[in-house]
Amino acid sequence: MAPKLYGFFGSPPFGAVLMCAKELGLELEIVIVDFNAGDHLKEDFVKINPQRTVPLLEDDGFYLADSHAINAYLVGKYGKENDPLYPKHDIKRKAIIDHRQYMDSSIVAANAFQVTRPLFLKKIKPTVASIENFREALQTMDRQIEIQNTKYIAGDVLSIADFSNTVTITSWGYFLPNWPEEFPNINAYIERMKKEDWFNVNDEGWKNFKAIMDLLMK
Ligand SMILES: N[C@@H](CCC(=O)N[C@@H](CS)C(=O)NCC(=O)O)C(=O)O
Repeated sequence: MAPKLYGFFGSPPFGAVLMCAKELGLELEIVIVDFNAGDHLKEDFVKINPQRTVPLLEDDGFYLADSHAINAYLVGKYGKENDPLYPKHDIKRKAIIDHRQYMDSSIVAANAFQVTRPLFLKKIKPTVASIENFREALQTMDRQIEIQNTKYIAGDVLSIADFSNTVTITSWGYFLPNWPEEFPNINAYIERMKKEDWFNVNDEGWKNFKAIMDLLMK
């Protein structure tokens, strides 16, 4: 049975899991969680995900939240032995991938969520400070990419950190429309990623993210 992925097209971290599954050639059964209907707060969902977020993975009775954790699990279970996407036996490379994942989760996406969480859940418009914090987070990422000078975010080989970082920039870049000019190293990185087969799998997600934000920012 295909693993189930709970979420919605438009959720950036949901898109990161779609990208990973595409690269792995893994079929997922999609279960839509409708935030407008409060699906994520319903008892049945909270029982399987006390965090009340999407994406959530269900694999043969095993439940896992958080896109970063999910992608690491999917590669371990469905990838090749010591898969370069997240190689469990290559300690240093795995540590670098972990770092880039935490950079996304604790700095870039963390600040991005400060912009959109109040907007998405409570219709509270982003503050100038929240957008400035997101800009600073992108400065950090831009500097990281410039100094490391590699094709991908964690070296010269594709990893799960590329799915998370790509989806974060391209989605929340909505709030800093000049980001490609402001952050040329991130822009060059994204241009490289656009040539990858997995990149377009989140097309519907990007369109929906933009449509949701257009509506909420009116
Ligand atoms: N770090 C988590 C973030 C997940 C997350 O916050 N997802 C949003 C939707 S894009 C959500 O479920 N928000 C509900 C909430 O924050 O209560 C991940 O990477 O999966």
